[in-house]
Amino acid sequence: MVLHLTDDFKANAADWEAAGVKLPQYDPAEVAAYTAEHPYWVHFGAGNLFREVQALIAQSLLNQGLVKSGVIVAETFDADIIEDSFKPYDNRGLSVILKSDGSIDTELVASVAASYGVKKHDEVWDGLVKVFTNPELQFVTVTITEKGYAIKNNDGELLPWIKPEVENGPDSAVSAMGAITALLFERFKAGAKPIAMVSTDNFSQNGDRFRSVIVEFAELWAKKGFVSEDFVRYVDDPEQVSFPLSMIDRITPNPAESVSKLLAEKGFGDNKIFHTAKGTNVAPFANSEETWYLVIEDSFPNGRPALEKAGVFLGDRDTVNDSDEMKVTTCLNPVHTALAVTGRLMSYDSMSETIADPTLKALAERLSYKEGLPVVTDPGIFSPKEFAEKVIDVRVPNPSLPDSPVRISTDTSQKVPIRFGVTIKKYVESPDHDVNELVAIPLAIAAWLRLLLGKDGKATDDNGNEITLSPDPRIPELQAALAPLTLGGDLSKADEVLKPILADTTLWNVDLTQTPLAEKIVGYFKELAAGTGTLHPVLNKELGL
Ligand SMILES: NC(=O)c1ccc[n+]([C@@H]2O[C@H](COP(=O)([O-])OP(=O)(O)OC[C@H]3O[C@@H](n4cnc5c(N)ncnc54)[C@H](O)[C@@H]3O)[C@@H](O)[C@H]2O)c1
Ligand SMILES: O=P(O)(O)OC[C@@H](O)[C@@H](O)[C@H](O)[C@H](O)CO
Repeated sequence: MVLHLTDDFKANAADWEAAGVKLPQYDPAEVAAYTAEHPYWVHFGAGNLFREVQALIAQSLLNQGLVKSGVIVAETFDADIIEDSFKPYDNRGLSVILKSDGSIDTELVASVAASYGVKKHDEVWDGLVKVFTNPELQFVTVTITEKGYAIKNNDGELLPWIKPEVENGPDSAVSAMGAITALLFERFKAGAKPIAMVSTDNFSQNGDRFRSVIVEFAELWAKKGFVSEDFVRYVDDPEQVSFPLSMIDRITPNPAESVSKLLAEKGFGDNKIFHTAKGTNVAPFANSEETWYLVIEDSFPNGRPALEKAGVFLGDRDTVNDSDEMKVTTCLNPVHTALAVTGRLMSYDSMSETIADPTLKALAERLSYKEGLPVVTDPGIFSPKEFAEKVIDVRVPNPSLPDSPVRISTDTSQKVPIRFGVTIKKYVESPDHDVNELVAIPLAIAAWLRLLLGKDGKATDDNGNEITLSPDPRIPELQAALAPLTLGGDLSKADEVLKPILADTTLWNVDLTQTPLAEKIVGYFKELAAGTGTLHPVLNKELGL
């Protein structure tokens, strides 16, 4: 028998259980009906992480009878995600957890009570307005990638798709930041009930940045007379609209063909992977690892369910900030980025291959243990050392996890300020640490710059083969800046060409040319760019292998 997500799973529970799938302990139709009148949670960004963290937390709360409503998901950037992978499956999904011992856990997730793909202000938008004007709505979570929060370019000008929204007011807003500000305006007009807006994207002080962008949007509209100053005060008042900090962690690769095949073999019919026109890879299933953490600053002015009973850590601001800095700037994401850029140079297909390479593993170990850990604050709820060891010894090497350097090196330019810049800044500012001690971080930066050599988004790997770089909004600009330098060509101008890039504080958080790192990076870059087959010798030499 072929199993489908839209099945009456209670009626054929035996078949689902025979396939080893854990089932919801509630009635999804009842939950959807109740949620329509009593929404408490909206999530923006219907990507893969949502299915493996937020939707599972919502399911756990429902299973335990702690709530009667489900989570509502909204998508502003890529409404096709909703049309392709939510609507046809009654918003249900299959969570596939690929454990490092090779075993697999599957769970049918039916906690998404409604889904909204926003394209314009039509009936879909009206549906979201109804949710946002409901006084019972307690909080919003967001996973829209780092670039989803940008409203201005590096020169401080409004982005081309944001400008018309600023000019035309809340009724025209469909970008993530514009739409969220407009929905908060609807809530304000409907009685200004409180709400928590929780960014669960991977960057330091995510809540603070989220607040500043929403407040800026509100101010821009206030200047043009679309909204009142009272609205600006509402979004800027943490007692009314809070923007808690958070740390989220679960390595969740794009849905993999291998997993789709495996599900088909197990008799699961809904295993199609969609590659949307906007480049999101989604499916009615998601694949992830066993380990996960969600830590949120406990600041929910309209209340919250017992999230801690579904595995969420709630803490004070410092605990959350320290947890996030530990993960995003030291123990996980910098290691990921260093392995991904060097892994792309080696054309490794999977992340487990990168860390199986002793040279790349040594780079990861030095980066995490020797360079990151000494400047990280212990959050108290995890041991940074144990966290780092688990990343390097268990999580990245997990051979079952179909994660790739291609995914992780997406948007590297948006990530390096956080993944490397924060640690660099700490070394620069600390009287107890010497920035000259850094080797792995400048090596990873030099490797990334070497990877970018090429044009039109193409590059050459360390074996001499042409590769297509992962999408990144700054690739055209960076490749153009690097154009005078070619792999194996004349590198005498490397210093002059790299200097403006290394001085760019939007990339590194600090002006690297004011530190000894610039010279180090230029030196490593020249060795790496001298030809093909350089990555291992250069890394081995610098890492003392
Ligand atoms: N996947 C993971 O392992 C993981 C783990 C921890 C945190 N995160 C965080 O979650 C984010 C999303 O990860 P994912 O696995 O869901 O990715 P995904 O590729 O599956 O989905 C990306 C989501 O972001 C939205 N998006 C992309 N660009 C946008 C833009 N410019 N404006 C607004 N929305 C935009 C997409 O529409 C989609 O909803 C990551 O960028 C990261 O910050 C991911
Ligand atoms: O999700 P991104 O694009 O910010 O970064 C890619 C990965 O490093 C990231 O998704 C990790 O898998 C994640 O941070 C693990 O919790």
